[in-house]
Amino acid sequence: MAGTEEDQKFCLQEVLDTFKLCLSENKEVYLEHYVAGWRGLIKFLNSLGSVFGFISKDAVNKIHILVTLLNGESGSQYVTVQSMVTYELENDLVDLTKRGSHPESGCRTLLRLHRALRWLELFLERLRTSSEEGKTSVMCSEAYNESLSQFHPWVVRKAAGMAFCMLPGRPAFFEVMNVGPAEQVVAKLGEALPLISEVYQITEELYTRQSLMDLP
Ligand SMILES: CCCCCCCC/C=C\CCCCCCCC(=O)N[C@@H](COP(=O)(O)O)[C@H](O)/C=C/CCCCCCCCCCCCC
Repeated sequence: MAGTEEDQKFCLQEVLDTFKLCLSENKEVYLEHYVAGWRGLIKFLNSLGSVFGFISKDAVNKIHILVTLLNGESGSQYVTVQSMVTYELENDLVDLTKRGSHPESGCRTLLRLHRALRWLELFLERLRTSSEEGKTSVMCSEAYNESLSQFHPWVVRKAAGMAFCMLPGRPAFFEVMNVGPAEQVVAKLGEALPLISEVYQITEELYTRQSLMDLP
């Protein structure tokens, strides 16, 4: 009997497939697939144990906000990240300089995941090019320090740093990815990274153009 989504094992191939679906022909980012990509990644995070629970909880909350917008009465405006940005800006639905009446806008929520996507890109690139003895905790904290950490207060940085120390070694990490031997994992990461990178770049350019990079 098939289990629930939470019971299913993480599979890197599935995340790869989801990120492939993210981009439309004219390079718009589909919110539905973007969110599905994160859901897959959270499955991986949950399999690492409860020490990562506070990270997973925050990511799940953000996904929940976006899914609620997607399924809401203005859902058709949230099909792509581009249409979401246009809709929310034209209708004054974004707190641009300080938190106010729109603390859960799609734009600010997606920005948090977008910043985390940069961490993921840096981390996966380190994993892909690491040796068998490479320490995932070091790769993870280097990637974090180069990206997400600048947006987090001291207490979050400290808690994240402690959680990273609990990461399993590279072989166990690769095992959880569920795509076969290490060489295949490395090849799959090589396929996934350009897709993640492109989604990141397109969002980054859009947010920069619209001056949305510092949403409170
Ligand atoms: C291909 C498979 C291998 C890699 C699998 C990676 C799986 C990662 C899955 C999820 C990553 C979590 C994404 C976290 C989003 C964080 C968003 C954020 O920055 N939130 C903060 C700001 O939000 P607001 O307060 O402004 O609403 C919030 O304060 C954060 C709280 C929680 C701490 C976030 C620490 C992030 C560390 C990211 C590294 C995750 C380590 C995973 C280890 C594999």
